[in-house]
Amino acid sequence: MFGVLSYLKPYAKWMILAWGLMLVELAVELWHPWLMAKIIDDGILKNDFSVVWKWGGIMLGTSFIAFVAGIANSFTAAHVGQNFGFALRNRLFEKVQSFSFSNLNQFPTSSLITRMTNDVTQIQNTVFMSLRIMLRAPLLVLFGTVMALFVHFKLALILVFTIPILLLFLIWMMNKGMSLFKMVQQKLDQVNEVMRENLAGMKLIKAMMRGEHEQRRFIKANEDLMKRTIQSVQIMELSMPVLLFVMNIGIIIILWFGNMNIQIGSAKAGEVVAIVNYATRITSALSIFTFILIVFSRAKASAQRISEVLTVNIDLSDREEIHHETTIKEGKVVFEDVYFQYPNTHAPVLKNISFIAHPGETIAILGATGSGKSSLLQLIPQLYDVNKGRVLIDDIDVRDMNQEMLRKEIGFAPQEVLLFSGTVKENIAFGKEDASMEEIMEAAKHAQIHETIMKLPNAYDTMVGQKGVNLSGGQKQRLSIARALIRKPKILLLDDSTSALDLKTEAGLFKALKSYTCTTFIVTQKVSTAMEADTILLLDEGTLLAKGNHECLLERCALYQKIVQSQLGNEEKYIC
Ligand SMILES: Nc1ncnc2c1ncn2[C@@H]1O[C@H](COP(=O)(O)OP(=O)(O)OP(=O)(O)O)[C@@H](O)[C@H]1O
Repeated sequence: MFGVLSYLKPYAKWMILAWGLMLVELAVELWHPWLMAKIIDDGILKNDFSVVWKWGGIMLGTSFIAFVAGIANSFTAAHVGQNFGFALRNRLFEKVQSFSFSNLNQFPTSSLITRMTNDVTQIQNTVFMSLRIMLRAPLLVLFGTVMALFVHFKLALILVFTIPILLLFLIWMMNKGMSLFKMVQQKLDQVNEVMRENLAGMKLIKAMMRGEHEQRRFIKANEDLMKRTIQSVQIMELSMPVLLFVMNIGIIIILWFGNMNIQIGSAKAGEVVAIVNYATRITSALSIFTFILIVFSRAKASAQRISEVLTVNIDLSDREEIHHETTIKEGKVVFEDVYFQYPNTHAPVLKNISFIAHPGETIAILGATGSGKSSLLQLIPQLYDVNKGRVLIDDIDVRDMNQEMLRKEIGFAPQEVLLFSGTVKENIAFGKEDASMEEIMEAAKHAQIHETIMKLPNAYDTMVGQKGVNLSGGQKQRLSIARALIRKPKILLLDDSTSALDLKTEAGLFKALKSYTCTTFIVTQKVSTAMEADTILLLDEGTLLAKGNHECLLERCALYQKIVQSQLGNEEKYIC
């Protein structure tokens, strides 16, 4: 909780101002019952209206001061709360941006979204309340009791014995509430997760008629959330009746003893009224305190969840001691005896992989599904670290390179194409922020998508994504390739990016790629694609079964022969 609250430091002056204003309000509130006693005992009971006017006027004046201080306090608290939330959300987003893939695996996407939105809002509200009422309530309980003791010591002792009983009850409730609210946030994560999966997979769900199943899944998650929320709210709601019951008994005792003391002349009517007034104010402060505890319990659970994200160890950050500021010059890629295993898994998905890709060469990575093709590709931009061996670019270990420098020179078209909401132009320019229109069009032409774009309603200014046109799988793939090409990379990584392209388009793409002086890695399951490459890496269950060009593998590798035969038949032209 305190780690998260350190983001309040820049607003320390505002917070002090807010608390100062709150203290003005509190002082007035504590003074009023005492004034009331004076008006009753020295004014009303003695028929001295000048006393009533004097102290009544002071009460009115101080009420106005408290009113102004209250408004100023609200504005200041809102300023601090909103700015704190803004800073915390930004910091969380920045941290998530620096996450490695294994870091991302630790948190479900929906949970990260809940933490960045709902959890931050919970803490933001708590900050607002802490400046507005959180400190005020306990201070009112404390100083209200002290003032009551000053007014009439013996009668106020009843309050002194009642309040600790209530406080113990409230602390018990807070402990109980904490664990329940943590569970509520987890259930909220689950509802978000089901919702996210449902929206992302809507086409599949409709095509496979799984709507009812999804509905049931959502109802279940939603029901869990409702049950936990009811449980947590119920325990907190219990506080109010208990509080009022105990305090009302206390007030009755005060009135009873007060009456006895008035009869024997050891108390005045005004003093009894003042003590009852303090008791009522303390009860209302305690009830606010209960509400604060509810908010605080939720905020504490939220702060823990946010801290988990903020304190996570980024396992792929640049090494501090070595920083080669050099950029990739040639694009030579070497794998030296590489072993790689995903975090939290038990077996390596890549074993003993060694090869050299010379600058400008095209390397095809071929293999059955799950053989480790994408995993191999992801090691080049150091999206993951190897467990054993080395990945070298221009003879430098990627772990010794500045990640930004490394990735700046790599064009990557991932297997799952992601288009951002925006225009076609913006989506291509995502690969190079300051790209000119000529560069965008050139990349699109080379990626064989220019003509398709020109047929769209607003050509390059057509919106894509939810609010724009929907592109076909192949068109999306080509946009993604254009995005990778626009930065004229030294190393180009195409992860199954040509799977939806027809042979003619693919041939056009490969021809265009020849004008780029980059080392190109193409992950594919198609022999027709692989055979165009200078070198084919044939993967089988994470091991490099064979490497060489098409002719070489055809001659030496039985598995490759089988794949060729199954995909292309016995056509003479493929066999040397
Ligand atoms: N993030 C991950 N965490 C744990 N295991 C993973 C992860 N991604 C992939 N794997 C596992 O690693 C193995 C290799 O996966 P990879 O995606 O590299 O294969 P692939 O050859 O590219 O498959 P495909 O052709 O189907 O895309 C698979 O067994 C897969 O289950």
